[in-house]
Amino acid sequence: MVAARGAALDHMVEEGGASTNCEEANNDAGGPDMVHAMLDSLREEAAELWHKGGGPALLEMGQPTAEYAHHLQLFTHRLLAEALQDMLNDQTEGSVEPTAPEKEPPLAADKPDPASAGLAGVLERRDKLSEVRKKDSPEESDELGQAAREHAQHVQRLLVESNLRDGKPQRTLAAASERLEEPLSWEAPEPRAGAAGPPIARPALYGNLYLTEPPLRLRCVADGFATAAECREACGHCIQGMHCMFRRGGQTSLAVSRELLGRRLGEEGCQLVCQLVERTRLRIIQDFGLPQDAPERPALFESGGLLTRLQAEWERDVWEISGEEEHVYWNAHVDKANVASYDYAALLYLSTQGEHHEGGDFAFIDADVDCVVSPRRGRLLAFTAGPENLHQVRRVTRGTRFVLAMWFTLSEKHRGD
Ligand SMILES: O=C(O)CCC(=O)C(=O)O
Ligand SMILES: [Fe+2]
Repeated sequence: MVAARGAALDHMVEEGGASTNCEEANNDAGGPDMVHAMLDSLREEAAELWHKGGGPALLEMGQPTAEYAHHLQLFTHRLLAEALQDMLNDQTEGSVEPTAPEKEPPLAADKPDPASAGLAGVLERRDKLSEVRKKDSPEESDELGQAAREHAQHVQRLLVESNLRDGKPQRTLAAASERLEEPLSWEAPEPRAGAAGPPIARPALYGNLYLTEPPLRLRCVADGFATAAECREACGHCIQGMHCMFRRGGQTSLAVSRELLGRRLGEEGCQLVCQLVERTRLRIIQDFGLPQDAPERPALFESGGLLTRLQAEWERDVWEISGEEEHVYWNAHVDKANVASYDYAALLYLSTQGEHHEGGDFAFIDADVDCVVSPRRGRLLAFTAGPENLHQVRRVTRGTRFVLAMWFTLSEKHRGD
């Protein structure tokens, strides 16, 4: 619909262009020339915003692709439509005639615009964001749950303190420049604090949670899991959906929920992401030796997901949540220490290191060595989410990195939407 509105706008300009043969009309204040100039400048602004939002991630070997042209056009049309809507609103302001109810709310209806919605509202929402309780956090009154959570966090801290060291040997298991012919799969080592340290006891699950344990603690990497076109499409949808979203230190994350994706990415984008999540769920069942999946008795449940964009450069504007230092994206962590029901983590890389960005390696921080997997478009990395897989994303030093991060649980009670 937005594309259609944008196309209508373009058409309007074409029509205006046809009448520019008439000199007088051309010189009229507010005439076609002015409309042209205004639209050109809006288009330029849109192209710049899109570029800054990660547009080059839709290039292939530096060359524009069909998805590049398509998504840039969608984004431009949306901005034009919103600008036009703003102008109409300005014109009708103060009019006694009530304006017709909107048949289609603007795409950005849920996104406060600092200029029009008031800076105070944006700042208030921004402050509230930091108060959101983590998924699955035990209630204050749940003493057993609180103790289990504290223990899981303690184990995480212990591992970080002992295993995150400068000058440690590093092994690259999957480089960005190499396409793996065959999937790689290997067992995660027992978690240890330091190369010579004793094995760490597994953290207790939250007292009231569930008792299932993954049968195999593996790490798996497969290339070509998603096609290049699917990845470029997903990046294009991300740029659109992440426009005017809060970000923290170069990181913008959009939660994978059908409701939110539908609103932010549109139906097509939502369907694409849901297909990729389901494809990943089935792959984990297969690779991690889970029992057979059936509609009436699924072997594994979706539990959460994030579309994440990491940028080397970003504006320090009102959309920035100037987080406390401890919340930087390159912190080493254990996924399960933060959300106890996560049993498996999977990362589908949508862009390629060396081509779309520099830095941004993924590393397993083992006791004696860091094992690196570099992002490559279409590459899936999956692993169990416990302390056997302390990991880290390294800082992105140039460009924009996109990833679809997904988590799955064996506990039906904790399935997502
Ligand atoms: O983006 C990545 O490579 C990893 C992200 C991650 O570890 C997380 O979101 O928990
Ligand atoms: Fe993680």
